[in-house]
Amino acid sequence: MKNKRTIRIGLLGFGTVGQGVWKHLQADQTALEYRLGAKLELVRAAARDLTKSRAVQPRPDQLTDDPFSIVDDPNIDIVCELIGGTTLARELTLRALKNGKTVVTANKALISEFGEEIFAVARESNTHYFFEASVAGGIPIIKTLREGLVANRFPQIYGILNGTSNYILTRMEREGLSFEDTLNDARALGYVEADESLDLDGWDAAHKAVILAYLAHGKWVKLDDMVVEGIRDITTGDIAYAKELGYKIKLLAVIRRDFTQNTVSVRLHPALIAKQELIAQVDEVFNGISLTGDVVGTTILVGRGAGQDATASAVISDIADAVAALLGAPPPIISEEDVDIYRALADEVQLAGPESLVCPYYIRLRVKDEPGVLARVAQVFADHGVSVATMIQQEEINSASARIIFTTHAVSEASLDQSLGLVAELPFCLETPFRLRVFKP
Ligand SMILES: NC(=O)C1=CN([C@@H]2O[C@H](COP(=O)(O)OP(=O)(O)OC[C@H]3O[C@@H](n4cnc5c(N)ncnc54)[C@H](OP(=O)(O)O)[C@@H]3O)[C@@H](O)[C@H]2O)C=CC1
Ligand SMILES: N[C@@H](CCO)C(=O)O
Repeated sequence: MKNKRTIRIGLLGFGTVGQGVWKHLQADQTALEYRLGAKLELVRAAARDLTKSRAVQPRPDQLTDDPFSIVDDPNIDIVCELIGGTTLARELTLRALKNGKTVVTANKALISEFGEEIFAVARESNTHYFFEASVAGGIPIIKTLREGLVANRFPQIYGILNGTSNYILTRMEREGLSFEDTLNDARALGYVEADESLDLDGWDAAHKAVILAYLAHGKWVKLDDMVVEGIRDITTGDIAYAKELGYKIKLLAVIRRDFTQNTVSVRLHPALIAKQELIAQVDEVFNGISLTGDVVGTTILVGRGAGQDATASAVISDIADAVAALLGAPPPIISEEDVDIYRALADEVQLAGPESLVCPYYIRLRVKDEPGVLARVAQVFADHGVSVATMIQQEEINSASARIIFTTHAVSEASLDQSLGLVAELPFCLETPFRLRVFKP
């Protein structure tokens, strides 16, 4: 390795992911240096609390509580932003790029909200912003979309993009555990975001869906324009009923492009999916993404979507690309700087309206167990064009109340929700009706 250039790396954030990157870069340094044709030097990492005990322990002079000392250090070539959030992380990222540094990130919240601005600054600063770890942890989905499947347009991309919620749903299904019990284990395993609502209310996966929609269709979709629903209201009972009906419940991102109408829709919500679908079989902390391209057909990628090692793997693959770029290799086939390519992809695409939300539903009611209940509910459904496909009624222990589970044929979301609003007001209805979409790929 004589006469090879030394590439210097600084980490912003030394938590789950930061320590993973440090650990694996050190462990695999020699092999990586040979593959990349450069020497690598881990210069410094920034954390908030230097007194915290950490599994990975750099020398004291390699840890700082001043992240700006990293982005302003003229000796550092690559900055990895692994702090998270959208305030300090944005400031540090923009400053690093303006200082001419290559930035690598795992921060999907930042990209989904400020990607347009950050990509523009990377372009103006003649540098690069890499973000493989921001979607689906260790799965190389960004490279796959931009490089491997570059020949394709994508009518449908869907899948599981949040490891924490998939882990929770899997354990609820397998062990009949409560949501809270499994959440505690997910925390202990380092899967859960510092702001837990990101995982549990669907925002984290929605951020990732926004990034995939941009890469596939060139359009930044705002969270306000999306359906975003999390997993907090799903019970072990729902999971068991779904199983009885031949389904699993998964938190799904669904990105659909209609090339005839030139519309795109991006949604994130739990859904029933037939248990024989490959994506339904993606369990635990794994993510799975089904990409349907007009040339290749359907390709499915499955891998670890969260956790220290899987995410470090993706960050290090970006560091490798960053090193190659610094050594003068051409940038990836399509990079975030190729704004014209993304504008062409978007080609005046509009967001699909609410009328495009038509699918079968799963409905859970809790009602007084008395004569006439089913007839009244059926009448409301009939008045709104809701056609029942299956029904399960189960008496509750005191036998004064019952659970009724319906599945419906495909119906518009507006009609379904109107009918459930009226059912909720009926005197025998004991809790707000709950509904889940049934997803048909
Ligand atoms: N965990 C995972 O499985 C995955 C995470 N990601 C993303 O990676 C990023 C990092 O996540 P993760 O490692 O889990 O988060 P952690 O909370 O474990 O780590 C965040 C790190 O940032 C440091 N930090 C926070 N504020 C400051 C500050 N003001 N100055 C200096 N350092 C600061 C923290 O310091 P201290 O340690 O002292 O508190 C900590 O080391 C996020 O964007 C996340 O969404 C992406 C994929 C998977
Ligand atoms: N909290 C995220 C981390 C990976 O982005 C998840 O569970 O998928």
